[in-house]
Amino acid sequence: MTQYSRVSGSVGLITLKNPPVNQLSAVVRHGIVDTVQKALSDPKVKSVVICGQNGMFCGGADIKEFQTLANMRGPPLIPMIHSIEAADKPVVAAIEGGAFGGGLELALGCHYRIAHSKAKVGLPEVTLGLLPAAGGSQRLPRLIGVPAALSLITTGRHITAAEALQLGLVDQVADHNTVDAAVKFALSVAGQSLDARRISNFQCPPVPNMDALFEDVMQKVRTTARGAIAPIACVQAVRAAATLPYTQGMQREKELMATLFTSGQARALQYCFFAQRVVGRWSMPSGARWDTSKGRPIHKAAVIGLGTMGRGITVALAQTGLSVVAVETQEKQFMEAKKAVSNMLERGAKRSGKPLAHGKITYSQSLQAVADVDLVIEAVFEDMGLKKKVFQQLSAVCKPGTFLCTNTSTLDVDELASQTHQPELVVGMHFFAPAHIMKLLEVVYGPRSSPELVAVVMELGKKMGKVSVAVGNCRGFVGNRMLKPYRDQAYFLLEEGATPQLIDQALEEFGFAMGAFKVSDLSGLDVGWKVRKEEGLVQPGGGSGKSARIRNGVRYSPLGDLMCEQGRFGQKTGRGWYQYDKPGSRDARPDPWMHSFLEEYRARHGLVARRISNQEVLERCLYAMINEGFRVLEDGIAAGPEDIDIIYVFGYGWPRHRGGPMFYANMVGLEIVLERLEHYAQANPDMPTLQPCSLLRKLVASGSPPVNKWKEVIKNVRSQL
Ligand SMILES: CC(C)(COP(=O)(O)OP(=O)(O)OC[C@H]1O[C@@H](n2cnc3c(N)ncnc32)[C@H](O)[C@@H]1OP(=O)(O)O)[C@@H](O)C(=O)NCCC(=O)NCCSC(=O)/C=C/CCCCCCCCCCCCC(=O)O
Repeated sequence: MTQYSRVSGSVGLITLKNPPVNQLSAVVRHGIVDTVQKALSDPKVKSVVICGQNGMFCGGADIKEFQTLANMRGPPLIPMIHSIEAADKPVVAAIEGGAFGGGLELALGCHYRIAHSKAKVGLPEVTLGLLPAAGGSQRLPRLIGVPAALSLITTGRHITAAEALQLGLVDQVADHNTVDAAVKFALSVAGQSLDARRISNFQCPPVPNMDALFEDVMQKVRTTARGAIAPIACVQAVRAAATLPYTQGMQREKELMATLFTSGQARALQYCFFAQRVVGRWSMPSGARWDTSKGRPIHKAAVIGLGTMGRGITVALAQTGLSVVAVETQEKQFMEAKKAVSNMLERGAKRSGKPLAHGKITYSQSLQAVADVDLVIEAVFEDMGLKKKVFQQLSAVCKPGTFLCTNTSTLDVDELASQTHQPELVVGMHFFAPAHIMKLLEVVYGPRSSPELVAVVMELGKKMGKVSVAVGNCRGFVGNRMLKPYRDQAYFLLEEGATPQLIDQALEEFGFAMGAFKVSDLSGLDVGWKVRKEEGLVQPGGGSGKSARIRNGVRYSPLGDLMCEQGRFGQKTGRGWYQYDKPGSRDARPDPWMHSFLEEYRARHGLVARRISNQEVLERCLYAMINEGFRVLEDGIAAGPEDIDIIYVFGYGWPRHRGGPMFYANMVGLEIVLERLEHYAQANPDMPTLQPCSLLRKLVASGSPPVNKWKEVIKNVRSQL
């Protein structure tokens, strides 16, 4: 909807009204076309202001309309914006809240832009697998220059009004009522010539060494895009702006958009946009939900244990403005942590331009210091015995009603809850390292966890800038549980003839930030080794005979254990699945030692190496992971496929342009995933993780519905269990 009125005698005021973000749905575009026409034909109107209701200018095109071309009805954006630019009365955009994508393109078609000091602007189309194809890729470089436009368009980042003013993207910044300021401004420019205000008439400001600049940017974009096509199209579109007349540039923008618009990557990225919002609307198997469960305010929090994770969590909490009590009982670690936290806060303040959060932290070496806090996050070493002791102490020390959270990546949250007087006030908070940077937070509830606590922790996660996903309690929760079969398959493929670099290359070409073996070197092989030893899986020397590669009747690869026995713990020791210049170095190089190690291993176990294709790597690793994802859904550990996908995109380096593992399965075709799993399960009867999950079979039998319809099938499956 669009509302029109005449204000201050001669200003036509057009207000976009389309909650929640005044997105440019067909009805809004109709409204703009009609009201602009009305204002231009009214002789009493000398100038026009366009604004949005509820403190938001415009969130851009309606992304929901992009699902199919058939949805794209109503007046198209490009001619609508052209007619505004061509108007013979000045049109001023009054930007409150934000102007994004098509919203900013609309503002760029106006002759002047006035933004509120708290407003943000940006062209985030690239994050949706698109480019700013309503003239944005052609107008922005003409207005602010090629380098700045490339930076905004290829990253999609939102910038502040102050930065926009500095770039010349907006003409004025208002501290108070932006619409009033815009109306005043519109009155002042009424009747003035508009020749110099129509951006499409501008030449791009000249850039020295333009070819070199574009080559350089293209190179960088190709490296960071990890296979995403939209950033590359964005560079090509800006290049057209820099080298072609406007009309030809627009034609190029259109052609490039046509290649993106119906692509699988655009589908995947737009799915991620909505999935991220779906996971915020959490629910628990008990029926408790985000909209019916109320949290309570947290004023003071505590972190127990100031190792790597505890330090990051302390920083993340302090940056939200909370008072934090940071506790570490070991003297040496205590002193080191204080310094490290202070450095991290300083770096954070520099990065964000926000004030330092130092004063908000008090340090203590005694657990008694947490007696009056509202919420505790325990982050001691990943050891059940130790954590149990801490929880018993916390239960005795803390005031009644204190929320107790454990930062754990695999341990049983219910077992820890049972150590306390109020088990309903215990949840897991699975942070990812570095905890003050990584966006993902798994919030792990048990059958007794109170919805109030889940609401509190989900909200706290949001304040810390995390994407929080509520999940049930099981070994490894969602992320690490699904990672296990993926890693296992990578090990089995090594035994069968692959190399770490072959497997990693296939996964990186798929789009992962790092392959399975590089990740293992980064996080340290000794971490998993310790867990496997505790579980009684490790046999010194890898064991011998038939039992060496079987545990509890299931295929097991002792390769990781053998590596650890040789002191090859990964980056920290300078040797792992790869070799490094020195301990701590990150530059992974293939190690010829690995070749003889694997040959010897295969010979010892009577294995004959065969050629492994990239396709087999992807199918075995990814489908095993996806199959576990179906089990996670069947068990009710994740509320829906969106939760799994967001966990993988934000926590595990899954390429966003492939939408997450469950979305990817749907893109490949569930019947194909099922058929390939059946094939591999038949060839490897000792790998039960390859046996297709019954939910996958049910979905295929139900005609492979789209991801957003899976919940209905899942509900049926769960009710039959
Ligand atoms: C920053 C925000 C705007 C606000 O953030 P916040 O306050 O935190 O709120 P959210 O929770 O994010 O959102 C609130 C709800 O609003 C929904 N929402 C938000 N934005 C949109 C939107 N743009 N469309 C629809 N819905 C939107 C959101 O889902 C929430 O809903 P719910 O509560 O969960 O139900 C933040 O929301 C944000 O960042 N939004 C996205 C901004 C953005 O990315 N904008 C760009 C959109 S794309 C665009 O504008 C493109 C323009 C160019 C179009 C050119 C068209 C040409 C078509 C050519 C086709 C060629 C094909 C040829 C083929 C052939 O011919 O063969």
